[in-house]
Amino acid sequence: MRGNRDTKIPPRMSLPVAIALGDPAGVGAEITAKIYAEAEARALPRFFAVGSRNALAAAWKGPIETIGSPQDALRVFDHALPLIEVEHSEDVRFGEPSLEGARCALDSLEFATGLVRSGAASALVTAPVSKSQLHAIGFNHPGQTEFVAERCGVAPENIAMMLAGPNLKCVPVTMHISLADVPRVLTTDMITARIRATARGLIRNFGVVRPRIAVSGLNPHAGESKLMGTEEEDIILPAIEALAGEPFDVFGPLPADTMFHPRARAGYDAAICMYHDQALIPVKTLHFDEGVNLTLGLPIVRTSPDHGTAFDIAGKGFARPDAMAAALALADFCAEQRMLYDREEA
Ligand SMILES: NC(=O)C1=CN([C@@H]2O[C@H](COP(=O)(O)OP(=O)(O)OC[C@H]3O[C@@H](n4cnc5c(N)ncnc54)[C@H](O)[C@@H]3O)[C@@H](O)[C@H]2O)C=CC1
Ligand SMILES: NCC(=O)COP(=O)(O)O
Repeated sequence: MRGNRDTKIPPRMSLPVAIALGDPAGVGAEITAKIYAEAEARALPRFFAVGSRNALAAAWKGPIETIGSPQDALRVFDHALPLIEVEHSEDVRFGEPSLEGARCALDSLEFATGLVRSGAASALVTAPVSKSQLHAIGFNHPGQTEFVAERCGVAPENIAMMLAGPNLKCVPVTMHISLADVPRVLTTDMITARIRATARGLIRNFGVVRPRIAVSGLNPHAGESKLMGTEEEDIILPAIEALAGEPFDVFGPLPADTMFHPRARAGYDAAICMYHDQALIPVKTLHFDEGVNLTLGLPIVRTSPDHGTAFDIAGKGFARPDAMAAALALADFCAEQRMLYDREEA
């Protein structure tokens, strides 16, 4: 990381992190319990869970203590996993999602988001939810990212969904839409807004002084002088040119097939990609077990493990907790960086 403000690391956050447990039939409860059990060994910050007691108790036989407020988590954490319970009366069947489970996941997300927004918790970590199950109960956001943004009063065009691993950070411009819709939906304004949100996010959350941002093309060979598509010259290049003079360096459009190898990655702090898989395939290929999904542009810190509900392995005991641990550690790191940054700006 370039230009890290590592000179004045503040004392550890005195507030716990809130973890929304996600879909009760998925791996959220299991990986949360595992990082609780390994918190000391992994030097993780204190946290509390928000969600289904049934799911947590089914996933883990260790101590769980229901708490009434986030502050209690600091006292409880040393002897039990602190939990703010969300109503969920059905028996949990891992791997078999239900509408009641989806309602519990949504209530947990809503409640945890509210606690962080109120200042009672330092950051929000969200365990995976099933988008199709949420949609079946009337959830009309593409994902948790847009839901949290709405609850924070931020327009979806001003946020960025960053997938971050130790050696690569990527942001897709379009997110959860059909690939067939991407060329129709992409606009110059959308690209400039995502680049700005990314640059500001790198400065505020990671302490990068002057971010370097690489922008991908959409088409093979970045269009090859319009031979293989015109979006690069008509939509992407104007966005890059419009950002000249801003406090970051931005370049492209680059052919997406040659911008992720190690020497190319050394030239930028984050890559802006045109669609979901263009951004997520390189990050998950390099960092599946430690990748973090971080929402930039919010007044709060929100992270999530990069993986989904993993219904195929939920309840079997072998879900890896590493990405959840990375999400918690990054949330804590970003909360500290923001505190420093905001103090310097004041
Ligand atoms: N942040 C979120 O809430 C996300 C939610 N999803 C949701 O998850 C559901 C399933 O999505 P998939 O595409 O199947 O992706 P997935 O990440 O759940 O599973 C893909 C593969 O990775 C494995 N895997 C995932 N997490 C693992 C872990 N912690 N340890 C070991 N192996 C693990 C799974 O067993 C599976 O073989 C969908 O409903 C989707 O909407 C997907 C991505 C992110
Ligand atoms: N593929 C990433 C993803 O699904 C993240 O979704 P969400 O965090 O917005 O729910």
